Amino acid sequence: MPPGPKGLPLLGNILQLPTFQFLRFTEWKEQFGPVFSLNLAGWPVIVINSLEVATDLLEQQSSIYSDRPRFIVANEIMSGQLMLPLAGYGSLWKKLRKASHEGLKSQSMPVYQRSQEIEAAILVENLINRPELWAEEIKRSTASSIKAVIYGTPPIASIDDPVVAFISEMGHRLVTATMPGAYLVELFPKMLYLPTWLASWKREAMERYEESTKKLKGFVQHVREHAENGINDRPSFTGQLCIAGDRHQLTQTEEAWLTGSIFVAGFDTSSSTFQFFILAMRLFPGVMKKAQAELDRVVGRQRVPSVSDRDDLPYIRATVKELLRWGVTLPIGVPRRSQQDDYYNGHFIPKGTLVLVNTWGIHHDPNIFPDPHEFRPERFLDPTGTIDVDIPGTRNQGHAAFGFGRRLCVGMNVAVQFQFINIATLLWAANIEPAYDQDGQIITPTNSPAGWVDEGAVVRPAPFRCNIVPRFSGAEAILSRAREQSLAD
Ligand code: HEM
Repeated sequence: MPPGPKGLPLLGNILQLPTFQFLRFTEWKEQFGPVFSLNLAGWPVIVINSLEVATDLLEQQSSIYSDRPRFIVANEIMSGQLMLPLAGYGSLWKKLRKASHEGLKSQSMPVYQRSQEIEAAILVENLINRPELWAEEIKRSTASSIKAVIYGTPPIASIDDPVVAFISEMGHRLVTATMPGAYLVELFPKMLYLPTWLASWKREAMERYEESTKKLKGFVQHVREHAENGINDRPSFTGQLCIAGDRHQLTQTEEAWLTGSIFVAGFDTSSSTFQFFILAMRLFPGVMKKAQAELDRVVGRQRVPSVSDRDDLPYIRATVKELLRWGVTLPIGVPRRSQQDDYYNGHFIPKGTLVLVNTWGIHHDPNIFPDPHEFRPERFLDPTGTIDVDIPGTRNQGHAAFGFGRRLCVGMNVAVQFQFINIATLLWAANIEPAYDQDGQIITPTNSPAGWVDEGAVVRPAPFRCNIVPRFSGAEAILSRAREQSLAD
Protein backbone atom coordinates (compact mmCIF):
# COMPACT_ATOMS: atom_id res chain seq x y z
CA MET A 1 0.00 0.00 0.00
CA PRO A 2 1.11 3.65 -0.22
CA PRO A 3 3.50 4.68 2.58
CA GLY A 4 2.07 5.95 5.86
CA PRO A 5 2.73 6.55 9.56
CA LYS A 6 3.66 3.58 11.70
CA GLY A 7 0.90 2.54 14.09
CA LEU A 8 0.44 0.24 17.10
CA PRO A 9 -0.06 -3.52 16.85
CA LEU A 10 -3.79 -4.34 16.40
CA LEU A 11 -5.01 -0.74 16.82
CA GLY A 12 -2.93 0.64 13.97
CA ASN A 13 -3.15 4.45 13.68
CA ILE A 14 -6.46 4.90 15.53
CA LEU A 15 -4.96 6.64 18.57
CA GLN A 16 -3.02 9.07 16.38
CA LEU A 17 -6.17 10.73 15.00
CA PRO A 18 -7.37 13.89 16.77
CA THR A 19 -10.89 15.37 16.47
CA PHE A 20 -9.89 17.50 13.50
CA GLN A 21 -8.33 14.65 11.52
CA PHE A 22 -7.65 16.85 8.48
CA LEU A 23 -4.99 18.80 10.41
CA ARG A 24 -3.02 15.62 11.14
CA PHE A 25 -3.57 14.47 7.54
CA THR A 26 -2.10 17.76 6.30
CA GLU A 27 1.00 17.22 8.49
CA TRP A 28 1.38 13.65 7.24
CA LYS A 29 1.07 14.83 3.65
CA GLU A 30 4.38 16.71 4.10
CA GLN A 31 6.00 13.47 5.26
CA PHE A 32 4.36 10.83 3.06
CA GLY A 33 3.19 12.69 -0.06
CA PRO A 34 -0.12 13.21 -1.87
CA VAL A 35 -1.55 9.78 -1.03
CA PHE A 36 -0.72 7.87 2.13
CA SER A 37 -2.21 4.89 3.88
CA LEU A 38 -3.40 4.22 7.43
CA ASN A 39 -4.55 1.17 9.30
CA LEU A 40 -7.59 1.64 11.54
CA ALA A 41 -7.64 -1.51 13.66
CA GLY A 42 -7.12 -3.66 10.58
CA TRP A 43 -9.24 -1.59 8.20
CA PRO A 44 -7.08 -0.27 5.30
CA VAL A 45 -7.46 3.45 4.61
CA ILE A 46 -5.97 5.77 2.02
CA VAL A 47 -6.00 9.55 2.37
CA ILE A 48 -5.87 11.63 -0.81
CA ASN A 49 -4.19 15.01 -0.49
CA SER A 50 -4.01 16.30 -4.05
CA LEU A 51 -6.38 17.20 -6.87
CA GLU A 52 -4.33 15.07 -9.23
CA VAL A 53 -4.73 11.87 -7.20
CA ALA A 54 -8.40 12.63 -6.52
CA THR A 55 -8.97 13.01 -10.26
CA ASP A 56 -6.98 9.87 -11.13
CA LEU A 57 -8.90 7.70 -8.69
CA LEU A 58 -12.34 9.22 -8.04
CA GLU A 59 -12.97 10.57 -11.55
CA GLN A 60 -10.95 8.32 -13.89
CA GLN A 61 -11.55 5.12 -11.93
CA SER A 62 -15.04 5.96 -10.76
CA SER A 63 -16.30 2.41 -11.35
CA ILE A 64 -14.00 1.32 -8.48
CA TYR A 65 -14.25 4.31 -6.12
CA SER A 66 -17.92 5.41 -6.08
CA ASP A 67 -19.18 3.21 -3.23
CA ARG A 68 -19.62 4.34 0.40
CA PRO A 69 -18.52 2.42 3.51
CA ARG A 70 -21.13 -0.09 4.65
CA PHE A 71 -22.65 1.73 7.71
CA ILE A 72 -24.86 -1.18 8.79
CA VAL A 73 -26.97 0.71 11.33
CA ALA A 74 -27.19 4.15 9.66
CA ASN A 75 -27.60 2.98 6.07
CA GLU A 76 -28.96 -0.54 6.06
CA ILE A 77 -31.35 -0.43 9.03
CA MET A 78 -32.16 3.17 10.00
CA SER A 79 -32.64 4.42 6.44
CA GLY A 80 -33.36 1.26 4.45
CA GLN A 81 -30.43 2.11 2.08
CA LEU A 82 -32.46 5.11 0.90
CA MET A 83 -30.43 7.99 2.40
CA LEU A 84 -28.71 9.14 -0.79
CA PRO A 85 -25.36 10.35 0.67
CA LEU A 86 -24.88 7.04 2.55
CA ALA A 87 -26.33 4.64 0.00
CA GLY A 88 -24.09 1.97 -1.51
CA TYR A 89 -23.19 2.31 -5.19
CA GLY A 90 -25.73 0.20 -7.07
CA SER A 91 -28.99 0.28 -9.01
CA LEU A 92 -31.05 1.80 -6.16
CA TRP A 93 -28.54 4.63 -5.71
CA LYS A 94 -28.53 5.23 -9.48
CA LYS A 95 -32.33 5.51 -9.58
CA LEU A 96 -32.44 7.94 -6.65
CA ARG A 97 -29.51 9.96 -7.98
CA LYS A 98 -31.11 10.29 -11.44
CA ALA A 99 -34.39 11.56 -9.98
CA SER A 100 -32.59 14.02 -7.69
CA HIS A 101 -30.42 15.28 -10.54
CA GLU A 102 -33.49 16.16 -12.59
CA GLY A 103 -34.81 18.47 -9.90
CA LEU A 104 -31.45 19.93 -8.87
CA LYS A 105 -29.56 20.37 -12.16
CA SER A 106 -28.56 23.87 -13.22
CA GLN A 107 -31.47 24.22 -15.67
CA SER A 108 -33.91 23.67 -12.76
CA MET A 109 -32.52 26.55 -10.71
CA PRO A 110 -34.98 29.24 -11.92
CA VAL A 111 -37.70 27.19 -10.17
CA TYR A 112 -36.19 28.00 -6.76
CA GLN A 113 -34.98 31.53 -7.46
CA ARG A 114 -37.98 33.45 -6.00
CA SER A 115 -38.04 31.34 -2.83
CA GLN A 116 -34.33 31.85 -2.25
CA GLU A 117 -34.64 35.61 -2.86
CA ILE A 118 -37.51 36.00 -0.37
CA GLU A 119 -35.67 33.92 2.22
CA ALA A 120 -32.54 36.06 1.75
CA ALA A 121 -34.53 39.28 2.29
CA ILE A 122 -36.09 37.90 5.50
CA LEU A 123 -32.67 36.67 6.69
CA VAL A 124 -31.05 40.07 6.23
CA GLU A 125 -33.92 41.96 7.93
CA ASN A 126 -33.63 39.60 10.91
CA LEU A 127 -29.83 39.87 11.04
CA ILE A 128 -30.07 43.67 11.17
CA ASN A 129 -32.73 43.52 13.89
CA ARG A 130 -31.02 40.87 16.04
CA PRO A 131 -27.32 40.74 15.16
CA GLU A 132 -26.47 39.03 18.44
CA LEU A 133 -28.42 35.96 17.22
CA TRP A 134 -26.73 35.77 13.80
CA ALA A 135 -25.63 32.13 14.09
CA GLU A 136 -29.13 30.91 15.09
CA GLU A 137 -30.80 33.11 12.49
CA ILE A 138 -28.62 31.62 9.74
CA LYS A 139 -29.72 28.14 10.83
CA ARG A 140 -33.38 29.17 10.82
CA SER A 141 -33.12 30.84 7.45
CA THR A 142 -31.25 27.94 5.84
CA ALA A 143 -33.82 25.46 7.14
CA SER A 144 -36.60 27.68 5.80
CA SER A 145 -34.95 28.07 2.40
CA ILE A 146 -34.12 24.36 1.94
CA LYS A 147 -37.59 23.38 3.14
CA ALA A 148 -39.09 25.74 0.55
CA VAL A 149 -36.87 24.28 -2.19
CA ILE A 150 -37.90 20.73 -1.28
CA TYR A 151 -41.54 21.05 -0.21
CA GLY A 152 -42.59 24.52 -1.44
CA THR A 153 -43.66 25.58 2.05
CA PRO A 154 -43.92 29.24 3.23
CA PRO A 155 -41.11 30.80 5.31
CA ILE A 156 -40.76 29.36 8.80
CA ALA A 157 -40.65 31.49 11.94
CA SER A 158 -38.42 29.31 14.05
CA ILE A 159 -35.94 26.47 13.88
CA ASP A 160 -38.42 24.56 16.08
CA ASP A 161 -40.73 24.18 13.09
CA PRO A 162 -41.82 20.50 13.42
CA VAL A 163 -40.62 19.41 9.95
CA VAL A 164 -37.22 21.03 10.45
CA ALA A 165 -36.87 19.68 13.99
CA PHE A 166 -37.66 16.18 12.75
CA ILE A 167 -35.27 16.34 9.78
CA SER A 168 -32.38 17.79 11.83
CA GLU A 169 -32.88 15.18 14.51
CA MET A 170 -32.94 12.41 11.91
CA GLY A 171 -29.76 13.80 10.30
CA HIS A 172 -27.91 13.97 13.62
CA ARG A 173 -29.03 10.48 14.56
CA LEU A 174 -27.71 9.09 11.27
CA VAL A 175 -24.40 10.96 11.50
CA THR A 176 -23.92 9.76 15.07
CA ALA A 177 -24.60 6.19 13.94
CA THR A 178 -21.80 6.44 11.35
CA MET A 179 -19.19 7.44 13.95
CA PRO A 180 -16.50 4.81 14.61
CA GLY A 181 -17.38 2.82 17.70
CA ALA A 182 -21.06 3.83 17.71
CA TYR A 183 -22.20 0.20 17.16
CA LEU A 184 -20.31 -3.07 17.67
CA VAL A 185 -22.09 -4.60 14.69
CA GLU A 186 -19.99 -2.40 12.39
CA LEU A 187 -16.91 -4.33 13.60
CA PHE A 188 -18.66 -7.71 13.84
CA PRO A 189 -21.21 -7.73 10.96
CA LYS A 190 -22.51 -11.19 11.89
CA MET A 191 -24.28 -9.49 14.82
CA LEU A 192 -26.75 -8.18 12.23
CA TYR A 193 -28.40 -11.62 12.25
CA LEU A 194 -29.14 -11.55 15.99
CA PRO A 195 -32.90 -11.66 16.70
CA THR A 196 -34.37 -8.31 17.78
CA TRP A 197 -35.25 -9.61 21.26
CA LEU A 198 -31.51 -10.11 21.83
CA ALA A 199 -30.36 -6.92 20.09
CA SER A 200 -32.17 -3.80 21.35
CA TRP A 201 -29.98 -1.59 19.13
CA LYS A 202 -31.40 -3.39 16.10
CA ARG A 203 -35.00 -3.11 17.26
CA GLU A 204 -34.60 0.60 17.95
CA ALA A 205 -32.97 1.25 14.56
CA MET A 206 -35.82 -0.61 12.82
CA GLU A 207 -38.38 1.43 14.76
CA ARG A 208 -36.60 4.63 13.71
CA TYR A 209 -36.83 3.55 10.09
CA GLU A 210 -40.58 2.93 10.34
CA GLU A 211 -41.17 6.21 12.14
CA SER A 212 -39.05 8.24 9.66
CA THR A 213 -40.67 6.60 6.65
CA LYS A 214 -44.15 7.46 7.94
CA LYS A 215 -43.25 11.09 8.59
CA LEU A 216 -41.42 11.61 5.27
CA LYS A 217 -44.31 10.05 3.35
CA GLY A 218 -46.62 12.49 5.13
CA PHE A 219 -44.57 15.49 3.89
CA VAL A 220 -44.75 14.29 0.27
CA GLN A 221 -48.45 13.47 0.57
CA HIS A 222 -49.08 17.02 1.80
CA VAL A 223 -47.46 18.47 -1.36
CA ARG A 224 -49.38 16.03 -3.57
CA GLU A 225 -52.72 16.90 -1.96
CA HIS A 226 -52.08 20.62 -2.35
CA ALA A 227 -51.26 20.12 -6.05
CA GLU A 228 -54.42 18.02 -6.56
CA ASN A 229 -56.60 20.57 -4.79
CA GLY A 230 -55.20 23.48 -6.79
CA ILE A 231 -53.49 25.08 -3.78
CA ASN A 232 -50.58 27.13 -5.10
CA ASP A 233 -47.50 26.19 -3.10
CA ARG A 234 -44.14 27.62 -4.05
CA PRO A 235 -42.61 25.54 -6.87
CA SER A 236 -40.58 22.75 -5.31
CA PHE A 237 -38.45 19.65 -5.81
CA THR A 238 -41.27 17.43 -4.47
CA GLY A 239 -43.80 19.23 -6.68
CA GLN A 240 -41.68 18.30 -9.69
CA LEU A 241 -41.40 14.68 -8.48
CA CYS A 242 -45.20 14.54 -8.30
CA ILE A 243 -45.50 15.94 -11.83
CA ALA A 244 -42.96 13.36 -13.08
CA GLY A 245 -45.35 10.65 -11.79
CA ASP A 246 -44.11 7.15 -12.60
CA ARG A 247 -41.31 8.32 -14.89
CA HIS A 248 -38.60 7.78 -12.23
CA GLN A 249 -40.15 4.44 -11.17
CA LEU A 250 -39.82 5.38 -7.50
CA THR A 251 -42.02 3.76 -4.85
CA GLN A 252 -43.72 6.12 -2.39
CA THR A 253 -41.15 5.12 0.25
CA GLU A 254 -38.24 5.86 -2.10
CA GLU A 255 -39.76 9.23 -3.06
CA ALA A 256 -40.23 10.13 0.60
CA TRP A 257 -36.65 9.24 1.56
CA LEU A 258 -35.24 11.07 -1.44
CA THR A 259 -36.80 14.34 -0.27
CA GLY A 260 -35.55 13.71 3.29
CA SER A 261 -32.04 12.87 2.02
CA ILE A 262 -31.78 16.13 0.18
CA PHE A 263 -32.96 18.11 3.20
CA VAL A 264 -30.46 16.37 5.51
CA ALA A 265 -27.57 16.77 3.04
CA GLY A 266 -28.30 20.42 2.31
CA PHE A 267 -29.10 21.90 5.71
CA ASP A 268 -25.99 21.72 7.91
CA THR A 269 -23.57 22.15 5.00
CA SER A 270 -25.27 25.31 3.71
CA SER A 271 -25.87 26.91 7.11
CA SER A 272 -22.31 26.28 8.27
CA THR A 273 -20.88 27.69 5.03
CA PHE A 274 -22.85 30.92 5.40
CA GLN A 275 -21.72 31.18 9.03
CA PHE A 276 -18.14 31.02 7.72
CA PHE A 277 -19.07 33.98 5.50
CA ILE A 278 -19.88 36.17 8.52
CA LEU A 279 -16.50 35.19 9.99
CA ALA A 280 -14.74 36.01 6.70
CA MET A 281 -16.30 39.47 6.55
CA ARG A 282 -15.21 40.25 10.10
CA LEU A 283 -11.67 39.14 9.36
CA PHE A 284 -11.38 40.59 5.82
CA PRO A 285 -13.44 43.81 5.70
CA GLY A 286 -11.63 44.90 2.51
CA VAL A 287 -13.49 42.16 0.61
CA MET A 288 -16.81 43.47 1.95
CA LYS A 289 -16.03 46.98 0.62
CA LYS A 290 -15.07 45.71 -2.84
CA ALA A 291 -18.21 43.56 -3.07
CA GLN A 292 -20.34 46.53 -2.00
CA ALA A 293 -18.73 48.76 -4.64
CA GLU A 294 -19.73 46.18 -7.27
CA LEU A 295 -23.28 45.99 -5.88
CA ASP A 296 -23.60 49.79 -5.92
CA ARG A 297 -22.36 49.91 -9.51
CA VAL A 298 -24.57 47.09 -10.85
CA VAL A 299 -27.68 47.05 -8.63
CA GLY A 300 -27.77 50.59 -7.23
CA ARG A 301 -29.62 51.45 -4.04
CA GLN A 302 -33.23 51.49 -5.22
CA ARG A 303 -33.84 47.72 -5.38
CA VAL A 304 -32.52 44.54 -3.77
CA PRO A 305 -30.17 42.28 -5.79
CA SER A 306 -31.65 39.32 -7.63
CA VAL A 307 -30.30 35.98 -8.80
CA SER A 308 -30.75 37.41 -12.31
CA ASP A 309 -27.91 39.90 -11.59
CA ARG A 310 -25.51 36.97 -11.40
CA ASP A 311 -23.70 37.52 -14.70
CA ASP A 312 -23.01 41.16 -13.84
CA LEU A 313 -21.63 40.42 -10.35
CA PRO A 314 -18.37 38.50 -10.93
CA TYR A 315 -16.81 39.71 -7.68
CA ILE A 316 -19.74 38.27 -5.68
CA ARG A 317 -19.49 35.01 -7.63
CA ALA A 318 -15.77 34.87 -6.93
CA THR A 319 -16.59 35.51 -3.25
CA VAL A 320 -18.87 32.44 -3.25
CA LYS A 321 -16.02 30.35 -4.67
CA GLU A 322 -13.57 31.70 -2.13
CA LEU A 323 -16.04 31.00 0.66
CA LEU A 324 -16.36 27.37 -0.44
CA ARG A 325 -12.56 27.09 -0.58
CA TRP A 326 -11.73 28.91 2.66
CA GLY A 327 -14.61 27.85 4.92
CA VAL A 328 -14.48 24.11 4.33
CA THR A 329 -17.53 22.76 6.11
CA LEU A 330 -16.83 19.11 5.15
CA PRO A 331 -13.03 19.01 5.67
CA ILE A 332 -12.72 15.36 4.64
CA GLY A 333 -15.75 15.22 2.36
CA VAL A 334 -17.92 12.09 2.58
CA PRO A 335 -15.96 8.77 2.73
CA ARG A 336 -15.77 6.25 -0.10
CA ARG A 337 -14.97 2.52 -0.21
CA SER A 338 -13.09 0.81 -3.06
CA GLN A 339 -15.00 -1.99 -4.76
CA GLN A 340 -12.10 -4.01 -6.20
CA ASP A 341 -8.33 -4.42 -5.87
CA ASP A 342 -6.45 -1.64 -7.65
CA TYR A 343 -2.88 -0.46 -8.25
CA TYR A 344 -1.91 3.20 -8.29
CA ASN A 345 1.62 4.42 -9.10
CA GLY A 346 3.04 1.03 -8.12
CA HIS A 347 1.08 0.81 -4.85
CA PHE A 348 -1.61 -1.72 -4.01
CA ILE A 349 -5.06 -0.54 -2.89
CA PRO A 350 -7.05 -3.58 -1.73
CA LYS A 351 -10.79 -4.01 -2.25
CA GLY A 352 -12.72 -2.55 0.71
CA THR A 353 -10.23 0.27 1.41
CA LEU A 354 -11.76 3.35 3.06
CA VAL A 355 -10.94 6.34 0.85
CA LEU A 356 -10.83 9.82 2.41
CA VAL A 357 -10.11 13.11 0.62
CA ASN A 358 -8.38 15.75 2.72
CA THR A 359 -10.33 18.62 1.13
CA TRP A 360 -9.18 21.09 3.79
CA GLY A 361 -5.54 20.20 3.05
CA ILE A 362 -6.06 20.60 -0.71
CA HIS A 363 -7.80 23.96 -0.23
CA HIS A 364 -4.91 25.17 1.94
CA ASP A 365 -2.11 23.97 -0.32
CA PRO A 366 -0.01 27.10 -1.04
CA ASN A 367 1.12 25.65 -4.37
CA ILE A 368 -2.45 25.79 -5.65
CA PHE A 369 -3.82 28.68 -3.58
CA PRO A 370 -1.04 31.11 -2.58
CA ASP A 371 -1.51 32.55 0.95
CA PRO A 372 -4.26 29.99 1.53
CA HIS A 373 -5.40 31.36 4.89
CA GLU A 374 -6.24 34.74 3.31
CA PHE A 375 -9.82 35.24 2.11
CA ARG A 376 -9.15 36.61 -1.36
CA PRO A 377 -11.88 36.31 -4.07
CA GLU A 378 -9.45 37.90 -6.57
CA ARG A 379 -7.72 34.51 -6.87
CA PHE A 380 -10.71 33.48 -9.02
CA LEU A 381 -10.65 36.60 -11.25
CA ASP A 382 -8.38 37.49 -14.16
CA PRO A 383 -6.93 41.02 -14.47
CA THR A 384 -10.07 42.20 -16.31
CA GLY A 385 -12.26 41.08 -13.38
CA THR A 386 -13.70 38.08 -15.27
CA ILE A 387 -14.12 34.74 -13.47
CA ASP A 388 -11.07 32.53 -14.09
CA VAL A 389 -11.12 29.04 -12.56
CA ASP A 390 -8.29 27.38 -14.41
CA ILE A 391 -7.44 24.87 -11.66
CA PRO A 392 -7.17 21.32 -13.07
CA GLY A 393 -9.18 18.73 -11.19
CA THR A 394 -11.94 21.08 -10.04
CA ARG A 395 -14.46 20.68 -12.90
CA ASN A 396 -14.30 24.43 -13.56
CA GLN A 397 -15.39 25.21 -10.00
CA GLY A 398 -11.97 26.42 -8.77
CA HIS A 399 -12.31 24.31 -5.58
CA ALA A 400 -13.24 20.78 -4.49
CA ALA A 401 -15.87 21.58 -1.85
CA PHE A 402 -18.51 19.51 -3.65
CA GLY A 403 -16.40 16.38 -4.07
CA PHE A 404 -15.57 14.32 -7.13
CA GLY A 405 -16.82 11.95 -9.81
CA ARG A 406 -20.14 10.17 -9.76
CA ARG A 407 -20.85 11.04 -6.10
CA LEU A 408 -20.27 14.77 -6.62
CA CYS A 409 -22.72 16.83 -4.53
CA VAL A 410 -26.02 16.66 -6.40
CA GLY A 411 -27.25 19.84 -4.64
CA MET A 412 -24.33 22.05 -5.65
CA ASN A 413 -26.42 24.34 -7.87
CA VAL A 414 -28.92 24.99 -5.08
CA ALA A 415 -26.01 25.52 -2.69
CA VAL A 416 -24.23 28.04 -4.90
CA GLN A 417 -27.42 29.99 -5.71
CA PHE A 418 -28.26 30.08 -2.00
CA GLN A 419 -24.83 31.46 -1.00
CA PHE A 420 -24.85 33.92 -3.90
CA ILE A 421 -28.20 35.55 -3.10
CA ASN A 422 -27.54 35.60 0.65
CA ILE A 423 -24.15 37.27 0.20
CA ALA A 424 -25.43 39.77 -2.38
CA THR A 425 -28.49 40.72 -0.28
CA LEU A 426 -26.59 40.99 2.99
CA LEU A 427 -23.72 43.09 1.64
CA TRP A 428 -26.12 45.26 -0.39
CA ALA A 429 -28.07 46.15 2.78
CA ALA A 430 -25.61 46.05 5.63
CA ASN A 431 -22.08 46.19 6.99
CA ILE A 432 -20.75 43.46 9.25
CA GLU A 433 -18.91 45.39 11.93
CA PRO A 434 -17.00 44.54 15.10
CA ALA A 435 -18.68 44.27 18.48
CA TYR A 436 -16.89 45.53 21.62
CA ASP A 437 -16.33 43.83 24.95
CA GLN A 438 -17.03 45.41 28.35
CA ASP A 439 -13.64 47.17 28.30
CA GLY A 440 -14.37 48.72 24.94
CA GLN A 441 -11.97 46.39 23.13
CA ILE A 442 -12.88 45.07 19.68
CA ILE A 443 -13.93 41.41 19.75
CA THR A 444 -11.81 39.69 17.09
CA PRO A 445 -12.91 36.16 16.18
CA THR A 446 -10.40 33.56 15.15
CA ASN A 447 -10.27 31.30 12.16
CA SER A 448 -8.15 28.67 13.80
CA PRO A 449 -9.45 25.22 14.72
CA ALA A 450 -9.62 26.43 18.32
CA GLY A 451 -12.55 28.56 17.17
CA TRP A 452 -14.46 25.84 15.32
CA VAL A 453 -17.21 23.52 16.43
CA ASP A 454 -17.03 19.86 15.33
CA GLU A 455 -20.50 18.44 14.63
CA GLY A 456 -19.46 15.00 13.43
CA ALA A 457 -19.83 15.45 9.69
CA VAL A 458 -19.59 19.24 9.44
CA VAL A 459 -17.38 21.88 11.04
CA ARG A 460 -18.73 25.37 11.91
CA PRO A 461 -17.15 28.53 13.23
CA ALA A 462 -17.96 29.02 16.92
CA PRO A 463 -20.40 31.92 17.38
CA PHE A 464 -18.82 35.30 18.20
CA ARG A 465 -20.34 38.74 18.71
CA CYS A 466 -20.51 41.22 15.84
CA ASN A 467 -22.75 44.08 14.68
CA ILE A 468 -24.79 44.03 11.50
CA VAL A 469 -25.87 47.57 10.63
CA PRO A 470 -27.74 49.04 7.63
CA ARG A 471 -25.39 50.51 5.06
CA PHE A 472 -27.63 53.38 3.94
CA SER A 473 -30.94 54.87 5.00
CA GLY A 474 -33.82 53.21 3.22
CA ALA A 475 -32.12 49.81 2.93
CA GLU A 476 -34.45 48.18 5.46
CA ALA A 477 -37.58 49.71 3.93
CA ILE A 478 -36.62 48.45 0.44
CA LEU A 479 -35.87 44.99 1.87
CA SER A 480 -39.21 44.66 3.61
CA ARG A 481 -41.09 46.03 0.55
CA ALA A 482 -39.32 43.39 -1.60
CA ARG A 483 -40.24 40.66 0.86
CA GLU A 484 -43.90 41.70 1.09
CA GLN A 485 -44.23 42.09 -2.65
CA SER A 486 -42.69 38.66 -3.28
CA LEU A 487 -44.85 36.97 -0.67
CA ALA A 488 -47.96 38.61 -2.14
CA ASP A 489 -46.92 37.39 -5.62
C1 HEM B 1 -22.13 24.57 0.77
C2 HEM B 1 -22.96 23.57 0.81
C3 HEM B 1 -22.62 22.15 0.44
C4 HEM B 1 -21.43 21.48 0.44
C5 HEM B 1 -20.07 22.04 0.80
C6 HEM B 1 -21.69 20.12 0.02
C7 HEM B 1 -20.70 19.14 -0.14
C8 HEM B 1 -20.96 17.82 -0.48
C9 HEM B 1 -19.95 16.79 -0.59
C10 HEM B 1 -18.47 16.99 -0.35
C11 HEM B 1 -20.59 15.64 -0.92
C12 HEM B 1 -19.93 14.29 -1.15
C13 HEM B 1 -19.31 14.25 -2.52
C14 HEM B 1 -18.39 13.10 -2.79
O1 HEM B 1 -18.56 11.99 -2.25
O2 HEM B 1 -17.44 13.29 -3.57
C15 HEM B 1 -22.00 15.94 -1.02
C16 HEM B 1 -22.97 15.01 -1.34
C17 HEM B 1 -24.32 15.31 -1.41
N1 HEM B 1 -24.91 16.55 -1.30
FE1 HEM B 1 -23.95 18.28 -0.90
N2 HEM B 1 -23.03 19.98 -0.21
C18 HEM B 1 -23.64 21.20 0.02
C19 HEM B 1 -24.98 21.49 -0.13
C20 HEM B 1 -25.93 20.62 -0.56
C21 HEM B 1 -27.31 20.96 -0.82
C22 HEM B 1 -27.91 22.37 -0.69
C23 HEM B 1 -27.95 19.81 -1.17
C24 HEM B 1 -29.39 19.60 -1.57
C25 HEM B 1 -30.19 20.53 -2.03
C26 HEM B 1 -26.96 18.73 -1.15
C27 HEM B 1 -27.21 17.41 -1.44
C28 HEM B 1 -26.26 16.41 -1.46
C29 HEM B 1 -26.57 15.00 -1.67
C30 HEM B 1 -27.97 14.41 -1.84
C31 HEM B 1 -25.35 14.32 -1.65
C32 HEM B 1 -25.12 12.82 -1.83
C33 HEM B 1 -24.77 12.54 -3.26
C34 HEM B 1 -24.42 11.07 -3.50
O3 HEM B 1 -23.88 10.43 -2.60
O4 HEM B 1 -24.68 10.61 -4.60
N3 HEM B 1 -25.74 19.27 -0.78
N4 HEM B 1 -22.20 17.28 -0.76
